[in-house]
Amino acid sequence: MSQEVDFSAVPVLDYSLSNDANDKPKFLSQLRHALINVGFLYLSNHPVAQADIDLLVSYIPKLFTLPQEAKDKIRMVNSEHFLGYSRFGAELTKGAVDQREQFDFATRHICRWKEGDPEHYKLWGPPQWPDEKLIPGFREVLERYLDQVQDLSMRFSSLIAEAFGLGPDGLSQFYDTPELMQHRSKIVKYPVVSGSSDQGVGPHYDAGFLTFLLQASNHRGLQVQNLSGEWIDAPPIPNTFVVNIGKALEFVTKGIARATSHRVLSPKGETPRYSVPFFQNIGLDVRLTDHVLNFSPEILALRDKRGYVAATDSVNFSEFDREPSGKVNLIGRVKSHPDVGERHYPKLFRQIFPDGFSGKGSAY
Ligand SMILES: O=C(O)CCC(=O)C(=O)O
Ligand SMILES: [Fe+2]
Repeated sequence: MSQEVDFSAVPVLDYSLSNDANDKPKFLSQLRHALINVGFLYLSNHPVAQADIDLLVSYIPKLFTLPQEAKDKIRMVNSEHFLGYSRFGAELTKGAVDQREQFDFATRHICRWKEGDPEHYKLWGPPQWPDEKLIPGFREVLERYLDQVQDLSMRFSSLIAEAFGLGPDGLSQFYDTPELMQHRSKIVKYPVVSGSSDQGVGPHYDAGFLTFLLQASNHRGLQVQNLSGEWIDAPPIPNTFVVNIGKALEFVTKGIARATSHRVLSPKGETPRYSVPFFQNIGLDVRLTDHVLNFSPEILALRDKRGYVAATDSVNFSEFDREPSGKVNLIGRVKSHPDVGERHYPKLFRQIFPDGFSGKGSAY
């Protein structure tokens, strides 16, 4: 690993530069650096309407203070799509409890599974929504927000392809047409905790292509691991998204785009930390090993200059290269939410947990 490319802060990129023919080369060059050497970036001047973000943020405390019974009514275990509510402490990372409470939502989608189709087609389908009467207008604003982040994520993926010299459509083979795609998002609460652990979520990599994270309260806590293994703070910067690379994009770019380990520490002080990650999916049928991308020697040289990063203390993914992405995802979801797996995917559940499972999931 080369010290000279290591980072001590997450870079901020101005998205508006990408819309101007004169400034675009500068943007692509900054993007290339961030993708290869950091794996994380802040995006400012992005096209998601600030009024919608502010409205969404104002709903989040109301969502978590819904009566427990209203939250439990939309528990994830009801949903074969793994969408819905998870109580505080329901997930583990590396064997330790993640001290967070969350709702898994997703972009609008009609489940396409029918008799005879692969089981992983069931993974995508409509979210469970809290009772509209209890939180009027929430669904509409979240849907409007997710539509915009989805558009941004697709444009961003095209910019990544350009930054790597593949041309603007260089990554389109990994996606289906928009009506066949669904992307996921969570709304997460990290409460102030009093015990000895400060694990909000333990060190992990994201699995997919791209994550767009909205830090929805003014708390530090998110940290990313640099090439030397140090934890670097990624504090909230107003009006930005934090964008990071997942393992699947790292794999198809032959390690050029870097998936970076990250974690969240529980908040200090008196108020909870809130965040809204958006996970961009690729097509359910895509097998990563079927798509070999060709990069120029110049781009590969930038990767080699960075070097390969030594194993970090994150748990690794390894199945994503062999199976269709939907199946890889489904296996990951059954592992992290075994109660949902046992109810809706009993055969797969028994393959993964032959002795049954009594306890909590392992998120990563
Ligand atoms: O809440 C955050 O800031 C990050 C969450 C995260 O990394 C994840 O859920 O994958
Ligand atoms: Fe993450």
